[in-house]
Amino acid sequence: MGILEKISEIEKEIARTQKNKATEYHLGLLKAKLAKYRAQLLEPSKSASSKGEGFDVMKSGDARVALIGFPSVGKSTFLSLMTSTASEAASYEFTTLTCIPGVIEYKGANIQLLDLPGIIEGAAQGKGRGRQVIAVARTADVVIMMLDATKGEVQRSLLEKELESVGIRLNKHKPNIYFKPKKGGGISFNSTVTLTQCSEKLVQLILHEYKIFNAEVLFREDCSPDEFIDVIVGNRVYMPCLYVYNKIDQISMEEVDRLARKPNSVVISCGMKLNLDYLLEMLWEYLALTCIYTKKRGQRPDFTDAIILRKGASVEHVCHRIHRSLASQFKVPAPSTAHSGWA
Ligand SMILES: Nc1nc2c(ncn2[C@@H]2O[C@H](COP(=O)(O)OP(=O)(O)OP(=O)(O)O)[C@@H](O)[C@H]2O)c(=O)[nH]1
Ligand SMILES: [K+]
Ligand SMILES: [Mg+2]
Repeated sequence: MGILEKISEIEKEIARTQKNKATEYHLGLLKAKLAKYRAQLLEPSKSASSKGEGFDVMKSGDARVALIGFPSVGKSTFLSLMTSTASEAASYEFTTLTCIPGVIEYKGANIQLLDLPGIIEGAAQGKGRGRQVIAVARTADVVIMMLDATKGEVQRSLLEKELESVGIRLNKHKPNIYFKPKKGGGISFNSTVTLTQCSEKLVQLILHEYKIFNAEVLFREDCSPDEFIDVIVGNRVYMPCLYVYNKIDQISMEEVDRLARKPNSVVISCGMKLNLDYLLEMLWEYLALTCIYTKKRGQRPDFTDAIILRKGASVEHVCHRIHRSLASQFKVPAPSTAHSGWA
């Protein structure tokens, strides 16, 4: 039996045990056991069996959004509000121990929303269930970083650091640098713009550090050394992130106003259901999904049934979604990029 199963067994037993003088000892023992298993699950090392347990959620729908945040900021409360899935919420930390998926239906799209355990400083090194949480975050199309509006900004920078350290880049685009390792010929360096942060010399030094002695490098953008390193190392993920400050019912209007003005930020209260519509609008924008409505000749389009596409999708993608063989029946090949109005 896995740890999660053991936990759920004990929780069930506690629930069905009547609370009275006679069961006091038994309940106490169950609670102690429960605490022990929970601690084991949140412990990094030994319990190898709990490695990915509870995190293997299938991707489904048109896009995936992961809820990342410290414990007890309101992630589960949010999931239960926005989807038909109920995720347990409580005032103690690490209420949520696994990945819990729900679906937001918006503009005809199904957006998979993932509730996750809280993460804490050191998550990337495996503290709490940090590693598993971060692994799920990597698979998302957008991260919602949920923050407690009553706590300081430090939580935001700590979380950013955790995600940074495992190669997740938030609200940044992939550096526009062409980089191709070669078999020989040394390092050829070029740039199409004036560089203020990197030079040919620095690029060479960095490449040597990575034991690369033959490569073609072309900067098409004034990138920093860190950005160049990201390109060499590869496997970085560039992801939009929406900072969501929850529990604004607990702070002053001035404070709400200050937080709301921060870039990429939305203020909400799950408790009082404040500003949730606006958050959905923002989320939609960050997901950059497009609805395409099909219509029959001479008829009005059916606005209840959209084809949902990602930014940059081509006409061929649309055809494929209607029928697999449609694109090949075109007299002229379908244009490879979509009409500019789509993307
Ligand atoms: N005042 C206030 N409390 C809230 C709000 N949203 C959630 N809470 C409370 O915050 C506590 C934690 O909520 P959860 O949803 O369990 O938080 P979580 O982020 O899922 O926590 P973990 O699963 O432990 O990481 C609960 O007691 C909620 O009732 C809000 O908008 N305002
Ligand atoms: K909690
Ligand atoms: Mg939770």
